Parts: sequence; C-alpha cells; structure tokens
Amino acid sequence: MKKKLVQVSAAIIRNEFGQIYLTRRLEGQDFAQSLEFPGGKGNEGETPEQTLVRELEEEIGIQVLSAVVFEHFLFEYPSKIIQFHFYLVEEWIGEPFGREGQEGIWLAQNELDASLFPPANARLIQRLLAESENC
Ligand SMILES: Nc1nc2c([nH]c(=O)n2[C@@H]2O[C@H](COP(=O)(O)OP(=O)(O)OP(=O)(O)O)[C@@H](O)[C@H]2O)c(=O)[nH]1
Ligand SMILES: [Mg+2]
Repeated sequence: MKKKLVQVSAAIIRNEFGQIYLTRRLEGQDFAQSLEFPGGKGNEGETPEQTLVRELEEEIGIQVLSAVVFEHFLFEYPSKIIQFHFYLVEEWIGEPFGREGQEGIWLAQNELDASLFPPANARLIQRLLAESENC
C-alpha cells in the first residue's frame, strides 16, 4: 500500500543564551521518551506556518512572533512519509512549558545529541551542531 504523506511543522526555539527548548515525547506517542522539537501535524487547509503557530500555543503555551524557515525535508518511516517544515523561532511571548504534561528542557545548541531524538532528526541535529561551532 502507498504510504501516507504527513505534514509536520516543528520549531527550533532558541533563546539569547544559545539554548534550545526541547520536549520529551509522552507515553502512548510514537518514539515515546525521545526528545523532540515542539510541533505537530498539520490540519486540513492550514499552511505549515499556521500549523507551527497553533502547535506551539497548544503544546508549550507560547505565542510565536517570528518564525524563519530553517529546513524543509522528507523522511520516510516504515509506515508513513513525513514532510517536515522546521522553523527557527527566536522571538515569542510567554515562557514555554509542557502544557500537555510533557517534560521540557533548555539545552545548549552544542550539546544536542542525535541519539536522543527520532531518526528523522539526525541530519538536522548535525547541522545545528556544525553551526554552533561558529558561535
Ligand atoms: N514534533 C516533532 N515531531 C517529530 C520530530 N521528529 C520526528 O520524527 N517527529 C515525528 O513527526 C510526527 C509529529 O507528530 P506529533 O506526534 O508531534 O503530532 P501532534 O503534535 O499533531 O500530535 P497528535 O498526533 O497526538 O495529535 C510524529 O510521528 C513524530 O514522531 C520532532 O523533532 N518534533
Ligand atoms: Mg506534537
């Protein structure tokens, strides 16, 4: 059967100290306990940016003021293909917290570890690590 194509928007939320806000996926979700960039699946008729703004409000209670495209890419999982829309978010209102009960942490960009994330994130994390060497 043809795999379903799922649209997902997620954010690299970076503060003035070069730290990134990550959440831990909950039991019952795929990749439970993995770290993730907050975000989620698009609803019918939404643009990727609208999805991002809605998901960040729902999941971590912040209002996005600016989101810059970081990378769009496709990743094939055994059961589906995900079209990812990653944004860099450096301006927002509110203090992020796990609104759905998920743990949230701030981690220095140069301390990201791909082994703690779902496989789709590996290349993105490599890029963030490489870019953090220039800071
Ligand atoms: N948010 C997010 N999802 C990711 C990342 N990496 C990655 O493979 N994914 C996958 O992308 C999909 C995102 O869906 P999600 O579970 O966050 O969706 P959602 O917030 O709309 O939740 P729901 O489906 O429970 O309503 C999942 O299959 C998840 O495993 C990531 O860094 N952030
Ligand atoms: Mg989500």
